[in-house]
Amino acid sequence: MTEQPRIVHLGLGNFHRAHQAVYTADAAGQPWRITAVARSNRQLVETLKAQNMSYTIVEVGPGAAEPRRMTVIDRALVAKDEPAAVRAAIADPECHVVTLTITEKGYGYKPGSSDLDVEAAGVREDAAGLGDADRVPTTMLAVLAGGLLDRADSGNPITLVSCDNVGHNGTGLGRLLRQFAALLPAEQGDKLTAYLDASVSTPNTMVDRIVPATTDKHRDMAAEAGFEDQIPVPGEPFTMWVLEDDFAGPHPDWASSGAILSDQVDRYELVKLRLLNAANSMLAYLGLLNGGTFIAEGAVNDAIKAATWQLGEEMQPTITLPDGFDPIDYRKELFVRFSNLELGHTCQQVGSDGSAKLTQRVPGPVAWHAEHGDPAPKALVLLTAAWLAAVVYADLPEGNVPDEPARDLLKQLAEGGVDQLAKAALVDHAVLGPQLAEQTAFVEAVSAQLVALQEKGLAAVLADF
Ligand SMILES: NC(=O)c1ccc[n+]([C@@H]2O[C@H](COP(=O)([O-])OP(=O)(O)OC[C@H]3O[C@@H](n4cnc5c(N)ncnc54)[C@H](O)[C@@H]3O)[C@@H](O)[C@H]2O)c1
Ligand SMILES: O=P(O)(O)OC[C@@H](O)[C@@H](O)[C@H](O)[C@H](O)CO
Repeated sequence: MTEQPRIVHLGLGNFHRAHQAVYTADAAGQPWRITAVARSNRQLVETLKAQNMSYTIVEVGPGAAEPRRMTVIDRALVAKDEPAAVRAAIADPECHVVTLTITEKGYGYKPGSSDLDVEAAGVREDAAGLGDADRVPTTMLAVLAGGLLDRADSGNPITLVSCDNVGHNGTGLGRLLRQFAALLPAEQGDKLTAYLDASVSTPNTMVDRIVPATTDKHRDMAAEAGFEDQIPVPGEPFTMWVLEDDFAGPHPDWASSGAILSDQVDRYELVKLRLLNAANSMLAYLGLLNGGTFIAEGAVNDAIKAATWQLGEEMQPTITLPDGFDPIDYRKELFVRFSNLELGHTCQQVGSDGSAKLTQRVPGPVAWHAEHGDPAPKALVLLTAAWLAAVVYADLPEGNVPDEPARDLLKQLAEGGVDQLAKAALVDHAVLGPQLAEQTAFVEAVSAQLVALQEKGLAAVLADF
């Protein structure tokens, strides 16, 4: 192993700094350092540098530890400003691992499929321009592919660890890279593919810790602990990381700092995506429709809580559980975690990018129920209708409006009338993927629920529920 083993992290957001960075800092044995790459957030990188590359983790809620100063990230880059430096960092022999938190939509999946969206903005241009290290790629996939292409010259192995809430995140990343390689000029494409096959591993992972966006409250909490910090990271005390034991080369001893190496990651992933993330989405959309701002407000509202519990009832049978896993305990603990009001996790943040997230969470369970005799499970119907209502119709305060890549399309389709929107969006345009587009009974139920939400309002719908 090299003298200073290093991870390159793509996606310098809050989550990485409160999750993988902590497991890395706490790992036994030789210390590892992190080169963190922001996609475009220059201000974050400048602030980190101005703070001598340190930041504070501020735990919030029952059982919170004291604020903690972190220094494991010792270098930071901005992909949009210094693309050649990012490629060089990935190609550097000191680097043995790349971790990623680039959000669900950052991977470039074709909506509702497991394949690269080759028609998406920038993908083909990125492929055509990959030979030029100074060109700024549009996609993070191309940033990674450029670094790997340069690294292929040495043949040094590398492990790519996707840490986003995406099912089969590692397997998917490997497939996307190969599909991207197929778009490259032949010599580059063959070189990248051969390197991926010979020297690169992409373990699947399940990551879990609720890490909201930073607010002044968290800056004040850091200051009270003696840390003047513009970019502290809030997080709940709970943390979990399950990884496949599939490393191409050296890696931090993350198991020594609490990560679980398991051959049942796929089961943990589904537990996380269907029980936790889907419930979180439900709380976000119902919360927004109820005039709320924070996830915790919905988690302590009896009617919203009951609907969200029912969603868990519908999700649970669709999952093969990890050995020894108690789903009821897990679901009860989730409500304790969701009820952490001090954490300030907003419905806006959790509800953003719904079309990319619900595609991971809704179609599979709906298909399972259809096969088992219930084509329109009521909580899954409500979740889907509430997402459409929150994104298209709700008159929300500016700060509460969730980001939604499909909003323009959905608004345009809504001009056909509220009773037509679900079919136009979910069937004709397959916004949540082709699998859901085939579930016509489900879509009809979503349509009826959406009409009810618009005509009767949320309180009446929840009362009927
Ligand atoms: N925050 C959490 O509680 C949490 C928990 C588990 C998993 N995650 C995963 O981590 C991801 C990031 O969460 P966060 O809290 O760090 O968010 P954040 O808003 O703090 O940071 C988002 C990061 O993703 C990058 N990004 C955004 N859009 C992108 C795009 N189109 N292409 C490439 N990169 C893009 C941004 O540049 C930024 O670095 C989530 O989307 C989720 O998949 C988050
Ligand atoms: O961005 P998402 O929807 O994948 O996740 C939003 C929240 O559900 C998520 O950030 C959770 O807090 C996190 O996944 C907990 O580990």
